[in-house]
This record gives sequence, C-alpha cells and structure tokens, in this order.
Amino acid sequence: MVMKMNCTGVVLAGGESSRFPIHKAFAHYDGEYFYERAVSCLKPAVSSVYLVAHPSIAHKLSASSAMVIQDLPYLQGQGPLAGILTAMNIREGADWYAVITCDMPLMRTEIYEILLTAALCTPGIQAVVPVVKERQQPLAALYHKSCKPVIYKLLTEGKRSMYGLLQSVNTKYIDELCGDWNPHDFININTQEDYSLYIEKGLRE
Ligand SMILES: Nc1nc2c(ncn2[C@@H]2O[C@H](COP(=O)(O)OP(=O)(O)OP(=O)(O)O)[C@@H](O)[C@H]2O)c(=O)[nH]1
Repeated sequence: MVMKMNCTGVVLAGGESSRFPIHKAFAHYDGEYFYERAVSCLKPAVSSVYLVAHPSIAHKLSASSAMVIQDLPYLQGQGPLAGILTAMNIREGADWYAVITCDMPLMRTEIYEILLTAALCTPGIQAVVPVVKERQQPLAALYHKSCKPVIYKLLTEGKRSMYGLLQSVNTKYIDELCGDWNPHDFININTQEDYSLYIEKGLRE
C-alpha cells in the first residue's frame, strides 16, 4: 500500500443511465450495489470519499464510509465533469481527486494505488489516466486540484467531454505495460446486454 496522499475519492453516481433499465448505481454485483462497490474500491486508497449525484438520485444513496453530495444547482445535468467540479468545490482542501464511475464494478483499489504513485513521482502533472487496449479511461483516473478552473471554463463554454479536459491539462497516461491491470478491471456496464454478458454470465474480455 502506498503512502496516503491528500487525495479525496469521488464516486460519480448521478447520470441518467438512459441505456440501462434501472439507474446503474443500483445495479447489483456480488450482493452489493454498484455504487457501494465503487466506494469500497476507493476507500483504502484515499482520505475520504464523496458520492456525487443529481438530487433525484442523491437522496436514495447511503454509505457509511462516504459522504453523499448533490451536484451544485448550476452544474446539474452537465455530465461527469459537473460531478467532479461539484466535489472539488465542496471538498476544497484536497490536492488530488480520485474519480471512479459507478458503472465499473470490477475496478480494484490497487489500480488507484498505482495511479497515486505515478502522481507522486511526476511533478507538475495534473491528471493521471490509465489506458487499456489503447483506450483512455478518464472515469477511473486522478485529477489534481489545479484542474478545477479548467473544468469550470470547459463547462462554461458548454464543453462536457472528459477527453476535452485531458487535452487541456498536463496529463500522464499509463498503459497496461506499466500499470498492473487487465481489460476486465475496466469493464463498463452501460446496457442490459453488458450486464448479462459480464455480470450474469461472468464473461471476461
Ligand atoms: N454526479 C454526476 N455524475 C454523472 C453525471 N452524468 C454522468 N454521471 C456519472 O458519470 C459516469 C459516466 O456516465 P455515463 O455512463 O457517461 O452516463 P450515464 O448518464 O450514467 O448513462 P447514459 O445515460 O446511458 O449515457 C456514471 O457513473 C454516471 O453516473 C452528472 O451530471 N453528475
């Protein structure tokens, strides 16, 4: 286990889940809700965990080891960047924010420990992002507090893409040759079909 940095965990749990029959935060894996798994994944690697969601979802979330917060009113409905900016505003004292999407139920704490070590060893870096099969994973990544004004500017300009943020800050990418992970750690459940394939049938990529 790496030394704990001043890092706050951010579980993004407040999207629309329009491609899934129920809200994805409340899908199950191994007897737990997806959002509970996300909290458990981050908790050992960070100082505190915030569950961030639209108010319509936030009041249904409850976790003993995380604080539930609502997307700030002026950010509601603007996607993952809005959730991250909300956490950065409410928990201002952190140097780093470890972000996890609630729809990657196989994600592991060790991956965040690798990302935190990379952040510690790379002065001046603003984001640390894993790459899996040549695909960047901005929703399982670290963001430095200096990203806050950049996210604010992007959202003010109507730019909601996570990839836009990666291009706008000093981002370190880590691929599977350097990080100890497999594609199945990053399995992302968006549809009932994904859930049937990867969760019910237990298929690995
Ligand atoms: N707090 C917060 N989280 C969000 C918001 N939009 C998306 N998320 C979360 O960000 C992660 C990625 O979301 P997506 O899968 O791209 O979008 P989604 O709305 O959950 O699902 P779709 O409607 O099917 O695209 C998920 O964990 C969402 O819960 C938002 O506006 N606020």
